[in-house]
Formats: sequence, structure tokens, C-alpha cells
Amino acid sequence: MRCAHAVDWVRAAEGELMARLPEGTLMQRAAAGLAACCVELLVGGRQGRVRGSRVLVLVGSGDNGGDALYAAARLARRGARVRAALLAPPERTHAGGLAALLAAGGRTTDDPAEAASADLVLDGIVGIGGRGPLREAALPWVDAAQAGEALVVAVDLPSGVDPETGAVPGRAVQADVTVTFGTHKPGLLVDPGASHAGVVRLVDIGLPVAPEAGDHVVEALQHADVAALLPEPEAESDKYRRGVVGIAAGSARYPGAAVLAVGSALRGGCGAVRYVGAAGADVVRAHPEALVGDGGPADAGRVQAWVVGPGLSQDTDAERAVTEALAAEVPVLVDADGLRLLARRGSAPANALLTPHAGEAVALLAGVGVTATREEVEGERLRYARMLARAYGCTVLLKGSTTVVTGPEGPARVNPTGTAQLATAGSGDVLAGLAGALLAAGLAPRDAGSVAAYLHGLAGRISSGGAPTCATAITAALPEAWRSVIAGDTDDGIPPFR
Ligand SMILES: NC(=O)C1=CN([C@@H]2O[C@H](COP(=O)(O)OP(=O)(O)OC[C@H]3O[C@@H](n4cnc5c(N)ncnc54)[C@H](OP(=O)(O)O)[C@@H]3O)[C@@H](O)[C@H]2O)[C@@H](O)CC1
Ligand SMILES: Nc1ncnc2c1ncn2[C@@H]1O[C@H](COP(=O)(O)OP(=O)(O)O)[C@@H](O)[C@H]1O
Ligand SMILES: [K+]
Repeated sequence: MRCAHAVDWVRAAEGELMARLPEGTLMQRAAAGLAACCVELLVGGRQGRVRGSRVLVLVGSGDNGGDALYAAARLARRGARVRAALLAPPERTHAGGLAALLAAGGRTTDDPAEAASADLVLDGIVGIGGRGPLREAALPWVDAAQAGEALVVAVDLPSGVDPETGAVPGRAVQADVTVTFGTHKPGLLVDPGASHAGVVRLVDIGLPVAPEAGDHVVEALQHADVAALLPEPEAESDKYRRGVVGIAAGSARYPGAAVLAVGSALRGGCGAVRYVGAAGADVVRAHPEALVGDGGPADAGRVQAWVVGPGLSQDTDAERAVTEALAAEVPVLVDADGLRLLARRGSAPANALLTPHAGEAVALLAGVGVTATREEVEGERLRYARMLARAYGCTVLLKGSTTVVTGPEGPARVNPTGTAQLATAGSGDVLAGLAGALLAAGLAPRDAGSVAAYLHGLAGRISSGGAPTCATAITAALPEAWRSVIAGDTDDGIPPFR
């Protein structure tokens, strides 16, 4: 599991550690890790070596600039041609770092063309002390760097990305690699910030960051975590013991949503799928193994979890389905039209899992008296997902480029496997059916939501392989995604990012 900690925690933990270590130790650890990563990138890059490579360092007013300068000094000592652009006045530039760079043969520069011709640009403009977008002085340098061929390496965080939220309020550095220190920062794991970070590398500087300590605010599951949560049939399992999921979805107008949700639920690890709604004939035709009933959730047999909402429309039958599913006293996943109906109530049972996209989140927020736009929700996903979880008193899975799953308390989970190829009609119905099956199999709402998002993202990648995919193909790829998780396919358990 990858964890991210809040900035205040990082500063406090660093403070405690620094009090026990000789002065400057942490910064030297950070700089050494950063330099090692740059060496690797330069050796693997177009020059094939460090000696003679052109490195430009963008240096802001704080310790982030200090890290960058000390790392650059290490590169200069190995023969790189290093130039430093000092963006803050001399009295606010890290003196020790600058002295080290100059002593190692580096020079300062005022010419942004240096950024355009560099092999590697280090962004040491601002780190966890950063607020707001890039400032004026940085823009010509960042523009030149991004237009050139250089690999852009962000120090701790891409400058312009909010460390706590991942919000990008204006211009920000677009990094190829981010080398972060001690722990991940929330803004590196959540879009839009995550999209600016490129590949994230973590340098251990000795902070006490074990997940078991529970000090983190954001976590991202990896293969091993998901494998440990997946339901598995036992010797004495039968279809009822494995859990039955009820699906109240689809309408005369949108029968496909029912077919898709049932299809993914059948691949979601529970024992049986019961369907109620107007699309029974289509569901049976597509999935003969589904148990199809007339009437609403109250008339269906026993289930261990409900999924209500995909393609349901908002008529009186739909309203009845939502009311009955919410009254069933089993975990209930509410999606799509179900969410619009739920917004009128302004609350949900504690064991509910709400799965809005940003537009539906806006409607849910309105239901509890909060006005926000879609863009605002997408700009600060952690904040709005948490706000919804608290207001409705249940677990919320906010869909989008970074899917966030959170309850009212505890760390938020962010999904690392997403791909924009998932943005295709019906893909949300697939997610709903899958998460519902996992709920019925006994996973808690937070686990069901985050495991479903993880598998859904992997299945999106597998079915796409770079080409457009569709909801049916994503469903078909779910078993392969599941197998890849239990096989621990990737070396360190992290699927490749974007
Ligand atoms: N503590 C430790 O032990 C360790 C810390 N480490 C490193 O230190 C980093 C944190 O350093 P830090 O606290 O000095 O803050 P930092 O991010 O450099 O910002 C400095 C100043 O920039 C300014 N500023 C704000 N926003 C801005 C913007 N958008 N654009 C431009 N400028 C902006 C603002 O000052 P202002 O100009 O607003 O007065 C702010 O005070 C951390 O990320 C890690 O790299 C590692 O070495 C490990 C050990
Ligand atoms: N840009 C994106 N990057 C990653 N995943 C995305 C992106 N856009 C949408 N998705 C995912 O695709 C799915 C779309 O769901 P939804 O909006 O409910 O679509 P539909 O209603 O058509 O089924 C969600 O799982 C969402 O997280
Ligand atoms: K930075």
C-alpha cells in the first residue's frame, strides 16, 4: 500500500527526526536520493551518461531549492554541466546548497535558453511550502523547459500542484518524474496533481511512515493489498454462502445498463445475481445465469447487497426501487439515477456505497445545501468526496480520472489503475455491478468500492491495450484483471501509471 501524509504531519515528523540527527542530515538524504535518480535517468537518456550532460536547476526560495542545489552539486561532481536559475533574491536562496553547487563547478544563469537545451531540468521551485500557481518569475524557465527535450524532474512535488489536495489552480510544472521524500504527498496521488507528477519515486529519509501507524490521510492499494481482499470460494462454499447480489437497474429506455451491471456482477466473486426491473427479458437473453424476478427489491428473495440505480430513470417505479433497496437493511450501492433520487432525501444508511461521477456529486451536494460546480469537484476530489461521505453518513466512491473512495473518517483511498479509456458509455454500470458483487461477498463498502475500482481500471487497460475499448469489453477483461492481481503480475505490485 502506498500512503500519503498531510504536510503538517510531514513537518512534525521531520522536526522530531532532525532533533535526533546531525544538522542537515535529512536534506542530504533527500539530495542523495534525488541525485541517484537523476543519474539513472541521465544514463538511460539520450546522452547515455552523466559526464557532459546538461542539467538546469530551477531554484526557489526554500528548502525545496536546497534539495535541488545539493543534488545538482552531486551531479556536477560527476561531470555534468550544471546551471542554476535563482528565482528568489540571493538572501532567500539556500546558501549552503548554492555554495555546494558553485564549489562543485556549477554556475548560475539568467538565460532561459539553458532550459530549452538541457538534458534534465530539476524543478526545485517550491515543495510542501507551495501555495497557488507558479509565479511570474518561473514562467519563462518552465515554458522553455517544457518546450525543449529535457526530462523534467520535480523535487518532492511538481511546483504549482497543491501538496494537500492535488488541485492545480493555475500554471504548474508538468514533470516526467517526481522524486518525493519520506512519504507521498496527497497531491501526488490525486488528479489533477497526479497527472502533473509523471512517474513518482519515493526516497526514504527515515520518516516513520508504516501504514499500520495509521498516520496517513490518503492510501493507494497495490496488487498485494487487493489480492488479500478478493473473495475466494472455500471447500464448503455454495452459491448462497458466497453471497447473492440484487440488481435493480435498467428501464424500458435503458435496458443496456441492466445487462452491463448484471454482466460484471456475475464476474465479481459472489454466488448469484438476482435482477429486478423492466429489462428482465434482455438480462436473461444476455446472461442466462441471472435470476430474474418481477416487481421491486422488496419482492425479490434474500440478497446480501443491493445495487440500485444504473439506467433506472427517475419515474415512480425507480423511486420505489430506491426506497425498497434502502430499506432492505443490507449494504446498498446507489448509482446514477438512484443518486439523483437519493439527493432528494439528503441522507443514506451507514452501510451504503454511493458511486457518483462529478456531475452526480454536484446533485448530491445540492441535496445537502452545498453549491459546487462540476469543475470544483474535479479540482478538489478528496475534499468533496469527504464532504459527501460526512453529509450522507456513508461511504462515497467519487468516479473520474482519479477515483476516490472514502468514508466519513479514516484515510481516503485513491485508485491508481484508472485510465481515460474507461471514459466510455456504460463503464460506470460495469463498476456498479462489480462493486455490488463484492459487497454481497462480504467486503465492507470501502473495500468493495476500492477493489472494484482497481479491477475495473486494470480491465480497462487490458481490454484497451491503447485502442478504444467499450463497457462489454471491459467486463470481458475482468477475469484477466482478477488473475493478474492474484498472480502478483507486476514486480513491485504497482501497475504502470498512465
Ligand atoms: N523540512 C525538512 O527537514 C526537509 C524538507 N525537505 C524539502 O524542503 C521542502 C520544504 O521546504 P520549505 O518549507 O522551505 O518550503 P518550500 O516548498 O521550499 O517553499 C519555500 C517558499 O516558497 C514560497 N512559495 C510558496 N508558493 C510558491 C509558489 N507557488 N511559487 C513560488 N514560490 C512559492 C513561499 O514563500 P513566500 O514567497 O510566499 O514568502 C514558501 O515559504 C520540501 O518540499 C522538501 O523538498 C527535504 O529536504 C527533506 C527534509
Ligand atoms: N478520464 C478518466 N480517467 C479514468 N477513468 C475515467 C475517466 N473518465 C471516466 N472514468 C471512469 O469511467 C467510468 C465512467 O462511469 P460513468 O460516468 O458512470 O459512465 P456511464 O454512466 O456511462 O456508465 C467510471 O468508473 C470513471 O471513474
Ligand atoms: K518542486
